[in-house]
This record gives sequence, C-alpha cells and structure tokens, in this order.
Amino acid sequence: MSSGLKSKTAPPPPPQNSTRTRHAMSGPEVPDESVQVGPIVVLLRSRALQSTELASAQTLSDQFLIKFLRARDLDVDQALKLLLNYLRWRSNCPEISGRLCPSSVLGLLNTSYHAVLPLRDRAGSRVLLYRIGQWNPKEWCPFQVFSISLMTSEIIVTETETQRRGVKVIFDLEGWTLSHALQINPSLARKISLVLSDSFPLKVRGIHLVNEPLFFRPVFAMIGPFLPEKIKQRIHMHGAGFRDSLGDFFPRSILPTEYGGAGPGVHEVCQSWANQLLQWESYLQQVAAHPTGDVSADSSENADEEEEERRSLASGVTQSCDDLRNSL
Ligand SMILES: Cc1c(C)c2c(c(C)c1O)CC[C@@](C)(CCC[C@H](C)CCC[C@H](C)CCCC(C)C)O2
Repeated sequence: MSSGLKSKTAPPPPPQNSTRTRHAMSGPEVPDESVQVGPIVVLLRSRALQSTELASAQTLSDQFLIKFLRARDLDVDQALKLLLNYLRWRSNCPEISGRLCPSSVLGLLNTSYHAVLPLRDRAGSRVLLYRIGQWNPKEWCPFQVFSISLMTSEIIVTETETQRRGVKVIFDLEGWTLSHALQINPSLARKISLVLSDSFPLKVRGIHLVNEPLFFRPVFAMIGPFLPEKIKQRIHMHGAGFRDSLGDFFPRSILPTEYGGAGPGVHEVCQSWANQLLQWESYLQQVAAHPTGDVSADSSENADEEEEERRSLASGVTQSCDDLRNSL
C-alpha cells in the first residue's frame, strides 16, 4: 500500500546519494516542477469548488492547493479529502484555529516549551521539539498549547521542502504530571489524532517520545486507537536513555546538546523559534481569518508585498539551512 503511494511521485534530489538511490528505485519519476503540477492544481481547484463546503470560496490560490497535493504525493482524490478534512477540523476547533496569535502565548514560549530545530534531518524533514513539562496547566489551557503547534505547522508548511519531506516530532515528557493528564480528555485526544493523520497538510514522518513516565500510558491509550496503523508504526518510545537512542534516528549535529547532540542548546533554539513565531504574527492572523488561504481578500498591495518579503525571508532561512546540512 505504501509503495503505491510512493510510486505516484518521486521526491526532488535528496541531500545524500544513499537516499537518492532508495527513492529512485521506489517508482517512476514525476518531477515536482510547477509545469507538471500546474494542470493538477487546476483539477484540484475545480473539484474543490464543486464541493458544497467550498462552493462559496472566493479564491483557492495555487500555493494553498499545492500544500494538499504535495502532502498526498499529487493524488487529487486524496488531496481533496485532506483539504475538506482540514477545513472541517478548523471549523470544529474554533478555540484553537480561530486565534493564531504568538504574542498571546509568549509566556509559554519563553519557558523553552517548543522549537523547530534550525536544521533538517537526513531525509529533509523538519524536526520539532515539544518539552511538555514546561507547560504549567494552571496557567495555560490545552487550546492555547495546541495553538502553538498549529501556528508552527502553518508556518513550516509554507516551505516547499517541508511540504515534500514532512516533519518528525520529539515530545519530551519529563515533568509530565497527573494535572497534565487530566487536561487530555477524549475530545482533545480525538483532535490530536485527527491532526496527526488526515486533517493537516503535513506528513508526520516520526513521533519520538522521550522521558515518558509510566502514567503517560493512559493518555497514549486514549490517542492510540484513533491513529492509523501507518502513524502508530512511526511512534518510538525512548524512555530515559534517549540521549543514546535519538542518535539512531537523527544526526547528532542537528540535536540540541541536552538531547545528546552537538547542536546549539535547547534554550537557544527555543528562543530563536519564539522570535520566528512573533515575526509571522500578521501572516498567522490572516490564516486564522481565511481558512481557504484567501489571504489577500482584505489586504492592500502593501500587505501583499509584506507577504512576499516574508516568504522570501523564510525560503532564505531554509536555503541556508539546506546549504549547511549539505556541507556536513
Ligand atoms: C499539524 C500538527 C499539529 C497541529 C500538531 C502536531 C503535529 C505533529 C502536526 O503535524 C503535534 C502536536 C499537536 C498534536 C498538538 C498537541 C497539543 C497537546 C495539548 C499537547 C499535549 C501532549 C500530548 C498529550 C502528547 C501527545 C503525544 C502523542 C502524539 C503520542 O499538534
């Protein structure tokens, strides 16, 4: 089944020769160039506008649609399903997706709760770190905590490389307490499992739990049954020995020192990602207001320029990260 998926498209030239060989053997090549993608985008747009949910959508921009196509390896049926699920998830979770405002959760970001590591892994995936124990449930409700993940996801999903190569997530559960566990009710567990499977245009390529205590198991038991087998197989439990075992999955050069790596310290990476989030604040507010990617509906030319500037800034950052990785 998974080989069927892979054969629909071949990823762009990967950073290392070994991965190139592996991908090249997995199926016929469909170069992911805009020339090739163009007609598929047109097809997805017309199919999407035929659906009742989207009949009144004003514009469905290429860059909006292409995220769903890349997340589903250019399969139009699956991309449409994902797109509709995304919109459904968003309208079912207004407490989370209606307010994408980094400055409103700055206090939590300042505890070094979360970072996107500056460098991608060997497969080109973005690596996300969540230090759940930094979340004080008396101060922050689960929706605010969840919104941080949604904001980060909306930012990184603008990167072409991330659309293709997906994400890997490290959850550090040191400091997980009963008061955390009590926040995760079945309804929230359902929201978590949906967003990990078929409701957001990011490929989840790996979930790594570190420092997970025994009493995380009931929570895991609540989320697990909702997850597709494919995702469940990508969950790795590292326990307390994570400093050794994370190195089996990630190059040490990209991991923070606290996680057995040689990269920058965890506080540094968290602070720098918090700054990134703040810079994207106005973009995120537009995303919150326009679920169908209709970001220019009420914005001036000036806003378009800002958007363009942000985009090239982001791709510049990505580019320099890629260069660095290739030189490692
Ligand atoms: C698009 C996208 C979103 C939106 C996302 C995540 C990922 C990988 C995504 O691709 C991971 C984190 C999550 C699901 C938000 C979680 C927020 C809650 C409140 C954190 C509590 C800690 C969880 C009990 C740990 C869950 C571990 C399981 C996934 C095994 O949000």
